[in-house]
Amino acid sequence: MNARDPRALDVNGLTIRTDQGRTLVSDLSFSINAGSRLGLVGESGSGKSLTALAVLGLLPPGMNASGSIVLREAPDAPGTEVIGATEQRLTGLRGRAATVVFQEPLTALDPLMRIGGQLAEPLRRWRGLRGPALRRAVAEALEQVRLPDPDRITRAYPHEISGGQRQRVALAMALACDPALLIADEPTTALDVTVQSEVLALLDGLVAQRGMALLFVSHDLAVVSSVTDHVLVLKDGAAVESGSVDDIVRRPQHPYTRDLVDSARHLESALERIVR
Ligand SMILES: Nc1ncnc2c1ncn2[C@@H]1O[C@H](COP(=O)(O)OP(=O)(O)OP(=O)(O)O)[C@@H](O)[C@H]1O
Repeated sequence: MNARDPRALDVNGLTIRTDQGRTLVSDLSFSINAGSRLGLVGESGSGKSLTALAVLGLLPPGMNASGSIVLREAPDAPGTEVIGATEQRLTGLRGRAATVVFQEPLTALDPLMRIGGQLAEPLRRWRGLRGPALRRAVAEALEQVRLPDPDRITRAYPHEISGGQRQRVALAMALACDPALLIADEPTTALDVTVQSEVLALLDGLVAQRGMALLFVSHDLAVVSSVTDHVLVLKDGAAVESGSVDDIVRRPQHPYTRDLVDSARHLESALERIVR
């Protein structure tokens, strides 16, 4: 029997370097409890995506991670160290312990395969479903992300549905294995503003309903604040500040965080002007 540990993710002293010795992420530490939500925020190039990829053991070739990243499928499951894990071990972890939704859902979808077939894949692999039970689970997965006309979507190819619908399909695929941790890397940045808020509300509701941990990556503090309860601010690959959303937004300590807060406010007031 393992001791219960509430942390779905524990990152300690994470450092990411290129093979040429350039440090891209430096000595980063954070943890996310089961059912909690952390926003990773910073401007372009601050190291958010690399951090997210490192958590899944998906760093691009030519980069290596040091420090420690421990994923835990459930509070009473043993933690697994990602850094240095074999590809076989990582394949077992991805999906169940953590999954990811990227900015561009086309990266997650096969252009030559119908949506239904793609969605069936994780359900078959992780939940062992076949035949009518599998078809039912595909329809339920689409209903859960509130896609209208699931019959049409099941038969469609990715290019035949809208960007917002593709992102909902990508979310359904990520959730199919019932992960302990969902990583969302700029999941709504490519969508227009109305669709963006619909997908954010959907993500928010599904994470709450399933008690999942969420690591939400974005350059936009306004978006991060709408779905997370804690924020870690990254600059040039290092943490500059962390705290509750309330503290970060109302009482930012670091000048860089203040700039992020200001630009989020500018964005909000600009949007309000456009809506009026
Ligand atoms: N494959 C790569 N090879 C070399 N350097 C890279 C690679 N990917 C990212 N970098 C560098 O690592 C740093 C962090 O990149 P990262 O993509 O994590 O930033 P980010 O905060 O997610 O920004 P964005 O929102 O623009 O994706 C940047 O300086 C970037 O140029």
